[in-house]
Amino acid sequence: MTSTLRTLTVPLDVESSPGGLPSFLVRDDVLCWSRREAGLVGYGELTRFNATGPERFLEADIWWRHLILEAEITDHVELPGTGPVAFGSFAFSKTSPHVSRLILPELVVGIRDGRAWATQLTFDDRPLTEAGVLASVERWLTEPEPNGDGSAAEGSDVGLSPEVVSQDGGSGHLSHGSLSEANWMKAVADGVEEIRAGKLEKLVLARDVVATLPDGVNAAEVLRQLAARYRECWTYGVDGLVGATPEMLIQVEGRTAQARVLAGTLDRRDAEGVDDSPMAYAERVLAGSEKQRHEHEIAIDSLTRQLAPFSEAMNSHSEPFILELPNVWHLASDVKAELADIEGHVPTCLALINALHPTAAVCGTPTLVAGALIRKLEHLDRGPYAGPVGWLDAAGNGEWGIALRGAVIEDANTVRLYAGCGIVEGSQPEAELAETWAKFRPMLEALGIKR
Ligand SMILES: C=C(O[C@@H]1C=C(C(=O)O)C=C[C@H]1O)C(=O)O
Repeated sequence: MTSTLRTLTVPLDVESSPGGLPSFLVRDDVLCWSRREAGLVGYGELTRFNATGPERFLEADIWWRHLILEAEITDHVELPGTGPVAFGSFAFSKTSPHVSRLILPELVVGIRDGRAWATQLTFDDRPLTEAGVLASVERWLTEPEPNGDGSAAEGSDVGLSPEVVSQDGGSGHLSHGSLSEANWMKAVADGVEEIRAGKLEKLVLARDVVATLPDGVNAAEVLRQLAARYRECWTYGVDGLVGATPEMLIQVEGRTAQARVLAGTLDRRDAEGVDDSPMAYAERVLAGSEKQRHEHEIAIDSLTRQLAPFSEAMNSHSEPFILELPNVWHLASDVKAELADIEGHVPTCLALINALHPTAAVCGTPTLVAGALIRKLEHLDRGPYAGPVGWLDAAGNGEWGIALRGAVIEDANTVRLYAGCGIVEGSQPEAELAETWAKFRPMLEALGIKR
């Protein structure tokens, strides 16, 4: 055993996995980042870095750079996500006791642009060979989990149709988390008061609900269902945190950084029975609403302002577009930046996250005022909810979403779901409560809970 990380990346035959990346989601303990048929799945855990507090991103950055500095990397594929990769999830709040983490798996399988690969990672001295990597893939896909029956792969249909997904598993039930619905609506009303009093412009308030599943939680099945149904979203799974987020905090590929900013939400169920076509309805109610546009502008401004010092050039849509998901529509904007050299280096993903998080989309504006009010009104430790979740590689590439539309698997039968809403001057507590239910829907459906 040495302390030097060694990795070998070899191509995999894509033809042998026609279901794309989701067909590798066969264990409850996988690390996952997936969109459409592409992404990364991690197996096992070689080591991890833990941190809490305001310096959590920069401490993680130092740990990662140190680890890969001496690493012996053999990479026969050379794409973003090949070579050593760490998966991570960070607490939303700098004051949270929740532990932020970067996890280095023993094996990573990746698919991108029609190419597939596997990377084996090790700290020991035995030679890494192509045959060894392929045998390791085989082992992780077929060996039973320590505490599971390993049957997740059997009979699983990764191309799940929406009808199958929406069938009711039946036995689960829900209870409220930190605040009752009435108390949460009171918190929203108090937030609106503060905005009216001129203390801040926008505030994002979240709440939690607890799902109890007597038959147990099948995390791999949850990930497969989210990936099959929320194809526009990034499905993530890191150490019990699972979900499918539509919001990209920062994606770095070489010198190019991209973000997808959302703010402004409309429940698609609200369009049932209206005369317009659903999209015309979304255009009218969402893109045509002063309140929603205002909320969106605040979110875009805060992101572009924070990204500007790291960028040589930046562009974003002049008009937001409507992002259609199975549960809701959002007002969305994509921002693209060419990263500048800072002290001779392209900024790392974690340095960018350190500057960007928390965005107005999940905290509010001004950030410090909104953050303090969230602590006062929510009565909730957000844990990893609304924090960055994603992966990074040794070349500086990475994808970090905002952990929304997700949940924390607390034990074999308990899952805590989180959802929040941007509050501005015109917000109505009841409408915001309804919006949280629309945002809980992806996870409720994946867990088989009807409401
Ligand atoms: C806070 C959440 O979502 C955020 C808030 C939105 C809004 O208020 O319109 C839209 C997308 C996200 O930026 C959540 O899903 O929990």
